[in-house]
Amino acid sequence: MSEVIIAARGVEVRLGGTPVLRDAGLVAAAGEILAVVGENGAGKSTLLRCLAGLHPPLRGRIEVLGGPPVDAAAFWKQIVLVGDEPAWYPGLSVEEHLELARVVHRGGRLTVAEALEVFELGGRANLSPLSLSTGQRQRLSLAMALLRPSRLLLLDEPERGLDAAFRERLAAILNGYARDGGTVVMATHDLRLATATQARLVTLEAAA
Ligand SMILES: Nc1ncnc2c1ncn2[C@@H]1O[C@H](COP(=O)(O)OP(=O)(O)OP(=O)(O)O)[C@@H](O)[C@H]1O
Repeated sequence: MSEVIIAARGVEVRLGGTPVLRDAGLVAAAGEILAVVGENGAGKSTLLRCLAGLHPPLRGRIEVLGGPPVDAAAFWKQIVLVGDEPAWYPGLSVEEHLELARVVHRGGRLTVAEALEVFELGGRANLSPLSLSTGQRQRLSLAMALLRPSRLLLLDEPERGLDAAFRERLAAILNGYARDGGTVVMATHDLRLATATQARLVTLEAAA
């Protein structure tokens, strides 16, 4: 049996007094891809934030990489969360953002040149991220996430803004990450992406 990377059960979250997650849970092993699905407001993003240690649940038990998730440097060395668009550094180009990620995270799964090629950003390398289209910026966010070493990817609607061809490429990229032993948990509305990655589905239902 592969190493258990996430074990979460009985997770309960209330936001502003309203129940958002009730008895939610999932288990993910090394090398697995999970797709968290459910209607708008079902609590997918909230569950990802709980797994990332950014939101402590009211009840329930969450273990990530053998311990409770904590918003701390050692934890973030192994885990990447791609959610809302990050704040881009003023004055730095696409290529420089990738270089920064590589330097800060010491080494990486991809070189900057490989990341530019895989994420089809070569022709945009010298532009500011703010000059990119929505889908190109999402590709840069994903490139920065996949370039650095990690054991767990938490992706909130990674398909956001991506065209159909790049969604296929993303499936191949995530399959490669999982083949290398990484674990992916993605909240998604794209069942084709879930199918193409042979993801195990975890369905959330709105708690309220
Ligand atoms: N600060 C808050 N106060 C009250 N309710 C909140 C707050 N933040 C989020 N919620 C509610 O929590 C619920 C879950 O939100 P969440 O973003 O986790 O859903 P989701 O499944 O990711 O939705 P989507 O598919 O639209 O991205 C929503 O009904 C939302 O309105």
